[in-house]
Amino acid sequence: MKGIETAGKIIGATLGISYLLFFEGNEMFQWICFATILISIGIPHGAIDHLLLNPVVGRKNLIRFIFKYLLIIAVYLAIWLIFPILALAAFLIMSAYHFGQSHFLKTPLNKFSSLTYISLGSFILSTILWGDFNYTQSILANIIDVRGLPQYGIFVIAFFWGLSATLIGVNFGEKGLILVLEISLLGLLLYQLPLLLGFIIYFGFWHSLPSMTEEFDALKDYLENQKLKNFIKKLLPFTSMSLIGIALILLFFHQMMEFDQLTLLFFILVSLISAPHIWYMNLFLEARKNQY
Ligand SMILES: CC1=C(/C=C/C(C)=C/C=C/C(C)=C/C=O)C(C)(C)CCC1
Repeated sequence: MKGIETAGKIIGATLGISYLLFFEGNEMFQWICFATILISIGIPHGAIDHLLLNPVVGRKNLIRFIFKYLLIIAVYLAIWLIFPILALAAFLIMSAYHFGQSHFLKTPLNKFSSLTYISLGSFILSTILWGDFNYTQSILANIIDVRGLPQYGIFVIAFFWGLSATLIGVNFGEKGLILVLEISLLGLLLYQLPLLLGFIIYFGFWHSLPSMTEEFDALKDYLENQKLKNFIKKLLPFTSMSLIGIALILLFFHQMMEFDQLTLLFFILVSLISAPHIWYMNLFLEARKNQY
């Protein structure tokens, strides 16, 4: 499984570097990468949350699970509609935690784990968002005015880099140097890339693929022969429902909204399915941590 993760990271880095060297400004390149990675890895990695804690979930438990999942989505949607800035802040914080957490799947932290996740996730998110601040700002303009923030980017990034490097050092000592080097190079790359390309390369190859290999590992004993095929089969129902749901909603609004507004709507939809996913994934990963 480690091989797949490494291969994914090499593909991600190659796509990013190829963009900078040969495809700078090419919208087609960005959209093809975005759609392919989102459909093949991004959305599927969250499509078997119902099996993570209970791989042979029965009908009754599945219904209960779906009810809880939809309840979290409904409450969070209400927060987006009534307090959009609060909802955005919550989305950024929980995403930072969730992204940070996926860097320590095989090497659990013993000290300050939540702070390390949030710090590392904030470092990654800030390189993505500040790396293409004009675009970030135009998307967020629909809910908040962030025009005064560009000059703070470098301090925020440096702060979270320093904090993350320190916390990695506290946990792993010299052995943490490789990870610090990896996140530093990754941060540099993400900072150079356009917003959506940087986001999807990170999301696909540093977050979703490692999470998915962990999910496969947890389920493989329940997958009988042709494990990979059966695993993909399990990913399909909720992946297709999410993709079709997102596509229909964007299609419905596409004539009433500007492109930036549609992009924001896309991320709000992603946040709605992410909120319960982050919750269940955290329960799954914390339970697994004790096995290492
Ligand atoms: C890129 C981007 C944003 C942040 C997106 C985030 C934070 C996504 C998180 C996704 C998760 C956590 C998926 C779950 O697996 C904003 C600020 C909304 C708008 C500008 C573009």
